[in-house]
Amino acid sequence: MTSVESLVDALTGRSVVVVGDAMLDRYGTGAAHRLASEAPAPILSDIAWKDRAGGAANTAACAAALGANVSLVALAGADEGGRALQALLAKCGVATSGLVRGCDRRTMIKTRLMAGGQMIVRFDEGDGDAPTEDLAMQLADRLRQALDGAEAVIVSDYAYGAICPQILDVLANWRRKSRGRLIADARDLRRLAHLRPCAVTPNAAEAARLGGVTPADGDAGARVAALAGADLPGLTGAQNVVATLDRDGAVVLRAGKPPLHLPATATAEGAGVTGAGDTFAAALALGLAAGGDIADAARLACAAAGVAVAKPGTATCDARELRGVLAKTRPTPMPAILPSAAALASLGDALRADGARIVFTNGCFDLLHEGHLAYLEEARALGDVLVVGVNSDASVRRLKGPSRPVNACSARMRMLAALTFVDHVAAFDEDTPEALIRALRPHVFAKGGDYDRAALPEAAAVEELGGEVRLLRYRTGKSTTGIIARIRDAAPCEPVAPARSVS
Ligand SMILES: Nc1ncnc2c1ncn2[C@@H]1O[C@H](COP(=O)(O)OP(=O)(O)OP(=O)(O)O)[C@@H](O)[C@H]1O
Ligand SMILES: O=P(O)(O)OC[C@@H](O)[C@H]1O[C@@H](O)[C@@H](O)[C@@H](O)[C@@H]1O
Repeated sequence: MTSVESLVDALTGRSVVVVGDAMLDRYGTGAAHRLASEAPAPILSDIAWKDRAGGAANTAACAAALGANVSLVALAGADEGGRALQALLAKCGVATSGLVRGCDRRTMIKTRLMAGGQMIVRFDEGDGDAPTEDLAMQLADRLRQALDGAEAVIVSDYAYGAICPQILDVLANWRRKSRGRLIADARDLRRLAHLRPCAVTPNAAEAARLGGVTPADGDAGARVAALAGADLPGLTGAQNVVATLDRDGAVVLRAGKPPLHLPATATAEGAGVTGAGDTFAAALALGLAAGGDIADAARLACAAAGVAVAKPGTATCDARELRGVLAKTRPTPMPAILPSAAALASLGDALRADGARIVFTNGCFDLLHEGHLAYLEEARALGDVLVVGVNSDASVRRLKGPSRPVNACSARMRMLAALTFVDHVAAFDEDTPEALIRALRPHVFAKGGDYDRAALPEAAAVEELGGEVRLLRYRTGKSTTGIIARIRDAAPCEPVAPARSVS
């Protein structure tokens, strides 16, 4: 089970508040057989109507579907739409004590006529402007009550008036006093920058507009690069900017760190896909509230949104569906012993895509001893993954003389791969591991302290590729040569036969 899969269980019972612009999505789905005679408009028949929670109400429904205890703070009317929305939310398990239904406010309803999986027309009704002072004060009071004990707050701001100054004041006060996480999904994230959100989730167009960059329409790499060039963490005040890229998943942008692209887990050509961003924000907030790191929370959010986007109209993803898609998309782990530099290059690409910090070291490791163990353990602690280059038998012979190595390369690699703090090993036939380093492109190149920088010709390659060289403490009196000498001194003088190369 991956760390993301284990995170799903921790979503249950999280206490989340969603505050923002609730709306009712009303779908009329019918069949279109011909165009009208008076205008090029399709004639729909047999229309079936269905209401869905929309906007902030959809975000709340998504969080509840994933197992959270959710309270929605939003505006609606004391009208039919408000009644329908309240009933939908109650059915989804969302607490609606924070739903302020004003007599002088009409519920925002977005009606979409659909045919053949396509949206024919959408018409909007309801109030989307700033609330009256009285409604704003009521909303702020409901938010204050709801925030008590909240582990996360999701601001779902569609610029329809709910995120008014009174609400911003309550949020600012909460941010000063609470350790809860604030996640913002907003049409204009600059309005919330002073709240210093834990994470914000602009979609590609919102992120490009905010960053003043031209949205790239190329492959995922081009889209990531275009957004990585803008200072989105600075512009949004957010620790993590998780820009969603529709079919290309999402990218995590953090100050001083390389962008982390997380691919979409599914590809669904929806009809003007709606609500995927709500699902994404809800799942991301829950993943963070459950203690996941931003990479795992964003992976979880991509998976949840991929489930929702494959469904017609505004939709949610529940914990069971999420476990299913994560199990199906579990990455196949790379083997501990890698056959070639090409395999090492693939490993490096996969690790960097995961945001992992790669540490590389190399050696003969003929007779493994505690000096090796101590320095390898220290090297592993410098990053997330330790990859060890192992001199081939011919390379060892050139380096240490015809009586070495004692153990064949395959045996030496198996011993190293069995160590818990060694993640991958690969052999090299040259005198230096430069080819492996150029393939892997490690962030850190660690060597035991019996070397100085000048004695490491491969160090230049590491730094040329943007890595750093770290010389670790040498454990005196621990060496293979020493062990062999002691064995020789203790035993009748039998020459140590060189290892038989095992193909
Ligand atoms: N066509 C798709 N295929 C697979 N996943 C998708 C697709 N569209 C969206 N997603 C998933 O949903 C997430 C959010 O989608 P998107 O970037 O479109 O946000 P959005 O524009 O806010 O969505 P919406 O406006 O529908 O709420 C994406 O990060 C991705 O994980
Ligand atoms: O911004 P405008 O288009 O006026 O309103 C939001 C809509 O586009 C839709 O947005 C989606 O994310 C969903 O929240 C969905 O429920 C909502 O109807």
